[in-house]
Amino acid sequence: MHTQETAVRRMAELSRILLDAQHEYYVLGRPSMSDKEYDTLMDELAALEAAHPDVKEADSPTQRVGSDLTSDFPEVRHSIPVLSLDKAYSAEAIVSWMNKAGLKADTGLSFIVEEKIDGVSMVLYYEKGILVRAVTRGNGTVGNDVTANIRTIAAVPLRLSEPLDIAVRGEVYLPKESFSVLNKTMEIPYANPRNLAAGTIRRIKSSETARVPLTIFVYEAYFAGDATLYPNHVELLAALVRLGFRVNPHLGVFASGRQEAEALLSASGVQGFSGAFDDLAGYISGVTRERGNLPYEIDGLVVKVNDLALRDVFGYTGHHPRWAIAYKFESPAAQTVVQDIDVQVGRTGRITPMARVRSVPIGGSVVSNVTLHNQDYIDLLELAIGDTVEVSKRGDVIPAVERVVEKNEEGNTTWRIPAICPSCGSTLVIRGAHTFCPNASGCPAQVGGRIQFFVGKDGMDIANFGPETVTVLRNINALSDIPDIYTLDYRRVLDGQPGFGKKKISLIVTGVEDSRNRPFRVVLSALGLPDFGRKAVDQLLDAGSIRSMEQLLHIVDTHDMDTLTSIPQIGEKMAMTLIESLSAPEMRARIHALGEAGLSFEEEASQVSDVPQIFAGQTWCVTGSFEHFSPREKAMVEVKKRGGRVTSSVTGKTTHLLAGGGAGSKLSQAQKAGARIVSEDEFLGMLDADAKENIRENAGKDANEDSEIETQGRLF
Ligand SMILES: NC(=O)c1ccc[n+]([C@@H]2O[C@H](COP(=O)([O-])OP(=O)(O)OC[C@H]3O[C@@H](n4cnc5c(N)ncnc54)[C@H](O)[C@@H]3O)[C@@H](O)[C@H]2O)c1
Ligand SMILES: [Zn+2]
Repeated sequence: MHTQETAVRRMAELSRILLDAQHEYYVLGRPSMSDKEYDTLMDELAALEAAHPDVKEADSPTQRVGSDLTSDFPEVRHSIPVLSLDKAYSAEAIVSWMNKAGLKADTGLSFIVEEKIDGVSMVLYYEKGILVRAVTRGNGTVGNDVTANIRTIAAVPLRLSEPLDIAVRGEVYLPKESFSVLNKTMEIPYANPRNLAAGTIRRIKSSETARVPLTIFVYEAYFAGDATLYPNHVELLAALVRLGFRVNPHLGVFASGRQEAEALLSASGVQGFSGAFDDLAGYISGVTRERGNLPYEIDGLVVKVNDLALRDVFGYTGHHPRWAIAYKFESPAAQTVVQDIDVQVGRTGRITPMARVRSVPIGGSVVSNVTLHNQDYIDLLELAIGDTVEVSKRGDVIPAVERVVEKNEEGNTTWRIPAICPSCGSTLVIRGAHTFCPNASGCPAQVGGRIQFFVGKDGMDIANFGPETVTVLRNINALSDIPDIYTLDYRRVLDGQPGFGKKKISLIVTGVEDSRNRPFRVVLSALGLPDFGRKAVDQLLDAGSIRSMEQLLHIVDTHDMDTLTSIPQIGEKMAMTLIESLSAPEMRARIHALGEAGLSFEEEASQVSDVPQIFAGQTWCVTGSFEHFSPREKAMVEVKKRGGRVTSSVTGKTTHLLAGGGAGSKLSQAQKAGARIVSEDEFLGMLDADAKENIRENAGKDANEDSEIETQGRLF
């Protein structure tokens, strides 16, 4: 038992630790303790406060939602309290909460079950239908104004379909796939998508936020003046969809009978699962089981009273509404010991430090290797061999070392990447945040990795040419680079190799022969160019301005950044990486040899669009705002589909300027450059009749949105 004095001291200490932890978790996205530890300390504080109610501070962390406030952004008062959620850790606890809630309400009650998106809480304020402010949860009363950053999120409507005054709550998150891709490029990678999203929202430069493909699901709204506009949550969600918001379609509605629940759903027009109360436990276990397959992370489910008028009857605490409860999944994390750290040499020469940990089951699989990304990440963790660490694996995201729990006792200091390549002995070099082996052509690990990638599933997918075949061929010095695959006499070199019978060898030969017919885009992605995996190669070729290896290499040799960056999704950095990697002499030699081997270096006709190429040879620039093309990228797509090039600025090469409302300096530049100025109506006339119909139909509600945005400084 604590004396009053030690209790007061401990309570003050706990408050300070918890407030620091909140800053690290909510603001920096780099937690210093696990959620479990945080919750344990919070429970300890709550217990002390219960035992010493007279010294309990009114502003104790137990009484408020965790603060995400930072001095980097202005503070704004919320017009509604922005709270956290009460928590339960089992389906039984949820059912018993529902039963208790049922007692408080005598009418036929219904409940909503939503996914609890593991992202960053955000409130969007609209005035007369225009987004005026995006504010973090803050301490529930006051939040940080992060409007400029939130505006960069495509899924956040800047103007609603109706001129309403409304506050909308949602969760900003980063899809798992985007996280995996993006985190590789981070100077200091983050342990999970939530942390990366939290860090991104608080970037000082919005242009940096814009580079992260954040998105949002909204789930609550408060209409100024009229709180009884909608009878229940499903109707409210339906209204949010109509207004232009992104609402999570994974929704469950539960009522005393299944028909009743179904009726609620169908009246609203919202999609979802409907069930009787008895179906709830099954629903919860189903979602829990399947959550790894979702494209985003959820850390639980939220059960809410459906009837909006009833919510006021239930009321609120300073921390959470009494009409909702979160079912929190157990977070898939475990502690283990780092037994060793070594490095992998990738096919691009990039060095990735790997922690070899004592095998431990986490989230349904056994983890024994964990990536440590780069030296900065290791430095941030201050990680040494022998340390006890917490490893997490949320969703199907790769396992991550979250932090060091206990330092080793052997006196090992923070681990450092070695100075030389373990595969070839070259002195390693540092480029940006990563370390590389510079010996691209001679490093066995790089050559082997490149060949493995080329023949593998993400490359040419050559049947019967697995990693062992590559290893054997490398060991007998038969395979020194990719093109050898197409010149080798397999029957001769593999003859007598253990495990390679006549049948197997002839299957390899057939596999190699078949692969000669792979489409150009497969060949290009099999080369393993940095940043250009299958998806990026598709984007590169789908734009239509590049149809062959010859065209691509010409662009590379002339450093034609304009053509590359005018392709949607391809930014300056990617364009530069592409030019650099395709300029390397050994890459060129490889490409040349593959051409000699007869691989396909041209897009097939069937992959080229059948839209008449009426803009072929022309260079367009698009400026201003449009009635039928909003955002104006839609107009750019139409130009490209028809063979035209699109550039972001007017140059001597510009042949056409598509000028919409509010066109500025580009207009006079284009006139000077002698480019033809095309109005929106003229442009529509140029597009063929079918396409025009489509565009007119789809223009829909966001038609006039851009004029507003343009005047707010989004001109080029
Ligand atoms: N490790 C640390 O240092 C540290 C620090 C602070 C907080 N935490 C963790 O965070 C927890 C408390 O955090 P919290 O209050 O931000 O979040 P919470 O996990 O208690 O959940 C409440 C939040 O869920 C979100 N949410 C997602 N989908 C929703 C939906 N459909 N409907 C309603 N809300 C939805 C909302 O933003 C809401 O504010 C702690 O228990 C702890 O696990 C950890
Ligand atoms: Zn090397």
